[in-house]
Amino acid sequence: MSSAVEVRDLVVERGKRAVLHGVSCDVREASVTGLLGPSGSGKTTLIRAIVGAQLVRSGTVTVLGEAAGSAALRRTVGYVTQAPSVYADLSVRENARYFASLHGLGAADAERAVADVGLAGAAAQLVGNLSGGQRSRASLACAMIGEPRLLVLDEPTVGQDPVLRADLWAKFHALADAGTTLLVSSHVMDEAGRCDRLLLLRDGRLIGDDTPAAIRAEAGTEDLEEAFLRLIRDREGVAA
Ligand SMILES: Nc1ncnc2c1ncn2[C@@H]1O[C@H](COP(=O)(O)OP(=O)(O)OP(=O)(O)O)[C@@H](O)[C@H]1O
Repeated sequence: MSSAVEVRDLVVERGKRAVLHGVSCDVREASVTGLLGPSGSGKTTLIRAIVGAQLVRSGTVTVLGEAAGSAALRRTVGYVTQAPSVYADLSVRENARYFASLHGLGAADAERAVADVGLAGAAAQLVGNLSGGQRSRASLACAMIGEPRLLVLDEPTVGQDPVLRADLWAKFHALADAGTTLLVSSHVMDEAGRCDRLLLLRDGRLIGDDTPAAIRAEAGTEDLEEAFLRLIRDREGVAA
C-alpha cells in the first residue's frame, strides 16, 4: 500500500526548544491512522508540519507526492484544528454552504456533510449557540466538503458523547473505504483500537508505528494503554 504522507527525519523547534526530534513515519493511503500520545508529546506540531503550517528545522514532509504546504495541496488536504474553524455568526447550514461554494459545490453537498456529522437537527442554529462538541462537528462537516484526499483531524472526538464518537469513527472508516486517507490525533487510548494503524509519540519521538494488533502482540497485552506504557518502559530502560 502506498503512502499519502511521508515524514523523514523531521526536527521542529518551538520557542527555541526542540519538540520533534527526528521523526520519520508514513501515513498509508485509504486508511485511518491514529496519532496518539500524551499532552505535549508533539501531536499538533507533527500535524501542523503535515498540513504545511509549521516552520521546520530540518527533515522533509511529503504529502500526496508534493512538499507539505505546497499550493497544489490546498484543495486536497482538509484540516480540522482543535479550535473550531467555523463562523460563529452563521448557522451550521450557512457555514456548510459557504465552504461548499468555495469548492464550486451546492446546497445538497452542504446538507449531506451536515447530516454526516449528525447535525441535521441543528442545521438552522447559529454556530455561536452550539455546544463545544457540536461546534467541532460543524468544523468537521466543513472540512469534509469537497472530499479531500487527506483529512487531518486534531482531536475530533473531544467533547462528543459515546454514541456520537462511535458514529464519527464509523464515518471515518467509511471515508477510508472510499479512498480517503485520515490522520486522527487523540490522547484517549480507548480510541486507538479503532484505528487501522497507530503512530505513538512521546516527548517528540516516535515510539510505536504499527497496527493495534501488532502493538498489542509486541507488548504482550490486550490493553493498548498498558502496551503504550510497556513501550515507554522498554525505551527508557525502566523495569516493567
Ligand atoms: N507556540 C508555541 N511556542 C513554544 N512552544 C510551544 C508552542 N506550541 C506548543 N509548544 C510546545 O511544543 C510541545 C509540543 O506541543 P504540541 O501542541 O505539539 O503537543 P500535543 O501532543 O499536540 O499536546 P495536546 O494533546 O495537549 O494538544 C509542547 O512542549 C508545547 O509546550
